[in-house]
Amino acid sequence: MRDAAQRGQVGTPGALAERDAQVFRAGLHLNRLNNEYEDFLFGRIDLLRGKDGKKGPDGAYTAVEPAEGAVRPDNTADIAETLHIGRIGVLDENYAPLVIDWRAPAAAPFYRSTPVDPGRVVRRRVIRSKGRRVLGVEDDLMRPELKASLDGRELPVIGDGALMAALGQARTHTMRDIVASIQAEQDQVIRAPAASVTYVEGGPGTGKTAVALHRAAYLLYQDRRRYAGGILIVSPTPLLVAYTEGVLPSLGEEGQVAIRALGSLVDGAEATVYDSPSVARVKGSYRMLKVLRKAARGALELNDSPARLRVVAFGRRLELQAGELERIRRTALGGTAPVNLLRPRARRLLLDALWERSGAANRHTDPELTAELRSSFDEDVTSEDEFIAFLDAWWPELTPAAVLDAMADERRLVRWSRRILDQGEARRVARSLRRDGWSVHDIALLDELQAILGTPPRPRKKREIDPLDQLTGLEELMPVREETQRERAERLAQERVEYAHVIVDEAQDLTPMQWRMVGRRGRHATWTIVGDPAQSSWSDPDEAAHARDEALGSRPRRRFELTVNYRNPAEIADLASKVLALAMPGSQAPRAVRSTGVQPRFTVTAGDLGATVRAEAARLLERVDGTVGVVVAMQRRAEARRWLEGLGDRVVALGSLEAKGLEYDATVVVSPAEIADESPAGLRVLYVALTRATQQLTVVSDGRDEPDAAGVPDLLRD
Ligand SMILES: Nc1ncnc2c1ncn2[C@@H]1O[C@H](COP(=O)(O)OP(=O)(O)OP(=O)(O)O)[C@@H](O)[C@H]1O
Repeated sequence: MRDAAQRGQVGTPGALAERDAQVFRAGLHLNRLNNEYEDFLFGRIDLLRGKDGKKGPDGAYTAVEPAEGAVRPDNTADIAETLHIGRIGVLDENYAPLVIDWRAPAAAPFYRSTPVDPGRVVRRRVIRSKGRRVLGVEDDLMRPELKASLDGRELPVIGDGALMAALGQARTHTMRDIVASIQAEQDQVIRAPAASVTYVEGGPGTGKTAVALHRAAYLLYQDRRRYAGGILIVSPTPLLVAYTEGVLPSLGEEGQVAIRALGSLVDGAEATVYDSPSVARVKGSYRMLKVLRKAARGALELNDSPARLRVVAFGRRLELQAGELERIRRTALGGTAPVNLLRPRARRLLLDALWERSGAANRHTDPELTAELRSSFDEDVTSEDEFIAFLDAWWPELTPAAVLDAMADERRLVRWSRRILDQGEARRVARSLRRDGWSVHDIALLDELQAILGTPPRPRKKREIDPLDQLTGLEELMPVREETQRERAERLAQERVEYAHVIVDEAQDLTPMQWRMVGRRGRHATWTIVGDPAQSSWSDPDEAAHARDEALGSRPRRRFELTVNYRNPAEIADLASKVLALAMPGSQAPRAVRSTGVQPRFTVTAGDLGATVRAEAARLLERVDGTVGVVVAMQRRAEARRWLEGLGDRVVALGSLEAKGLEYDATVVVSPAEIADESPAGLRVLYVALTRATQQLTVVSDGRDEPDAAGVPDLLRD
């Protein structure tokens, strides 16, 4: 900034512009440094001498393996290099690295090194700080057998290990980044090359969401030009969006990545309600595609569609009757083009029929004269108010919302879905569309309808041409005159419907129709897909897998598996694995890394369910510092909120489907049987509910759970 001020003193317009640009850039950088100030530096690695002496662009040695002789026969060694890892890279005035960006290649050993495969790393240190104060230090020794010294002094070791310290912390209502303790198998995914499809599976709590978010930050670091503004993260619920939204800014990426819930992927439409499982099952399935295509065409002829067309041309009255109009509409709809784009074709067919009727075609034998006559005939007809009004009513421009509204009529929908849905299904879907507000599943239908209907081309605004430019030829040299570069960038961002990279979180939950919606946003993208089939709430996983494969096309996939559960203590993970065995026999639960010694608690209520749940929630609030989640069947959501009134904002009530991806210090799961019975995928939904707690779990059962003498419900017994 000081430099820039001096430059400005030259006083020429060029120097002033340069000054402004430099001040702007410096301001951005300063802003970033200020933002990153909290917890700015979080890691350090002490390394042995490497195999060769080559240095990378970040100024660190690149060798992964130690040099021969770096460890002496008596197991002593000297530390040859010390690197500090932080949220962004900082160089000193000689361009030597003071802090390495966590995404840079030189930082990889910080995450990758393990005692089994330590590479050059002797000690990995995680540093917690606030402002300028160091709050704590946790060391992990990668080569515990070594006696290593740094500058002649023995390398000290402090704390019990960073991972355990991070996992034990109380939870809040927002997710934290894990940048200081990313584990080796997670790091493999975060840094996987962006080509084609990166496919990650892992059980509950294995860090899939965390990994997906850190991967977005990594991709931006790797190739900012390609990905800036062009990464979409698709999340199942608005609750999960709110929970994860803070992670990317904490990694220094603000506004570059769009995190959107499945219910708000379509601009201007926001899902506010949930469908019942039986309706959701129909709306999400492939069968809807055919229904929507029929509805889009059928919606053209709703009640007020005119039955005849009358015009006057060449001084004669011409008329087309209902039958003729019907035939023309069918011919026009014969194409596969979007319905709204077929309107010009229908208009031409109408003119052909009127021309035929007028008899003028046979008046001349000279084709040139005939053509001339025809063109003046067309002009005559199309400028007539009658004709314009007829076309608007007979082939209206349809919007997705209008078609979906039309489908709310039971009789109509039964007709449009004949041989695709059974009558009961059609009625239920129609009824659900008569409610106020869209459901999550309606959003995918709106998007599909947009594709079926198409957006009719708008007349282009004529550019105002400056006569002086035309004279000088400047106009041709400056084709984007009327739009500054910034305006153009903003416009493109607004118009963006496709992304360079699409990350799908909780991918097991997307219905076929939702895969089609998400697929349209990444037709030319590379993808990262994270999910867990055992947590799927969709009733027909094969159909969804087929839709997913269609969205991804033939792109090759790299598969990764995450195997360690960082969320649940072993006591809770063990209980959940009993439901996993029922929901997906034979599948493997991830390994829990810690144990709290606190067993899940079982309570049975014979009378007032609400009072019991409230008492259990209050009990847990006393036992944990952070949040408590009470998970109930979807139909009990409103009731459960009332049960918890007045207990404060550390406790929340959630429907089973809303619990997706979230976590709490402690949870109360209310009536496992009720959650399991609510939908065909109920057991998998129950598995999700049971795996949300980081410390304590209470299960409240009533009669339908068939609890044993110890209060353990049937579904959770061995
Ligand atoms: N390497 C790590 N260091 C510290 N915490 C971690 C690490 N990996 C995961 N966690 C924590 O474990 C918890 C679970 O992570 P996350 O929510 O990403 O898991 P998930 O696989 O998406 O789970 P689910 O499938 O249940 O939604 C989070 O609190 C996360 O911060």
